[in-house]
Amino acid sequence: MTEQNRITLVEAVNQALHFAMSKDEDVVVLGEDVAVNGGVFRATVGLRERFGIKRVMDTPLAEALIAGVSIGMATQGLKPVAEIQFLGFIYAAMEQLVSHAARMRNRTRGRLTCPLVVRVPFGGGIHAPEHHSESTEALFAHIPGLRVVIPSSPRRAYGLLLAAIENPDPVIFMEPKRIYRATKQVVPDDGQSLPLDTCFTLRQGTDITLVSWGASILETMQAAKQLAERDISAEVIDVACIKPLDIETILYSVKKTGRCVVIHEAARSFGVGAEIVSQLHEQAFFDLLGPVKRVTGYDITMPYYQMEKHYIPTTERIISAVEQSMEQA
Ligand SMILES: Cc1ncc(C[n+]2csc(CCOP(=O)(O)OP(=O)(O)O)c2C)c(N)n1
Repeated sequence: MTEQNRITLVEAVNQALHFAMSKDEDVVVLGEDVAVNGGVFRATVGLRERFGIKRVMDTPLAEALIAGVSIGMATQGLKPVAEIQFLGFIYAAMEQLVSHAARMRNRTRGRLTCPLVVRVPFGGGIHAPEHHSESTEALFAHIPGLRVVIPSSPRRAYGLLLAAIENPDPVIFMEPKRIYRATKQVVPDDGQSLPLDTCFTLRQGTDITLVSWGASILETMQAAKQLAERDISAEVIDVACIKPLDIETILYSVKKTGRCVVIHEAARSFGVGAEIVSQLHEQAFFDLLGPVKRVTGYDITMPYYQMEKHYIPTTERIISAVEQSMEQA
């Protein structure tokens, strides 16, 4: 395996877009600077040159328009993949996504579907101002009719994005930009999609289950490795498909280990972590050796870059939560 064959997460997104567009001429890409510039993070590089201006479109700086036009395209037979440059700019599009995209199938009693993918880089750790760095996956996961997917490796980015594009319903595809270029993997360009409704168990373990997603998978895996050196065997689950949530995989693991820590970068309260903890307490209460713990961001606006390292969950914070968990029983 040569270094040349190994690609980053953002390159895997690009590879998936190239594959999907070459396979299906209904797939179109639109967003701010996606065509001429190849996207703010270069995820759409080469698409315009290869597929032309009718399928790869630069839009005005207007997120409501990007979502609205995409919904129109999707309901009329195209498969738009829209890029919103940063999650903090998606709010203008919320009315379109929540009031229309999410409800189209239900509202038309199945006559229309909305096969729309909204790709959106999110999360902190790249020294950007606050609305470029937040993690508000819970807002979308709360809306019936929207799928929420967050890849945390190049292979999962490729396979899950292909699945999202093939899916007949709207998918919010959130890309953790802190790890856009953090790791490289061989990602065969074989068009193989991954299932959109399962978690991925990244590491087997018997003492405790660590549940995470997005960029925090990096610190979670580091914590699991350091814990192994101390003979604590941690199972690591990447949720990846946030909504619908595959609670079965998490339950199976927690019933085995009896302990669980949920790790996420998003603010602590009212989030996806809270939902997972709640479902575990509902369905695995008598298998738990102690309360499920959370290591999270804080209930504050994402701080500026000098402070963001204190906000983003660290390996040390994860290990400390595991230690407390192990002491409980
Ligand atoms: C609502 C919103 N969406 C996206 C962005 C990200 N963004 C920052 S600069 C920029 C390009 C602006 O282009 P233009 O208005 O032509 O000004 P230029 O900087 O090229 O002079 C974009 C899309 C933003 N700041 N605000």
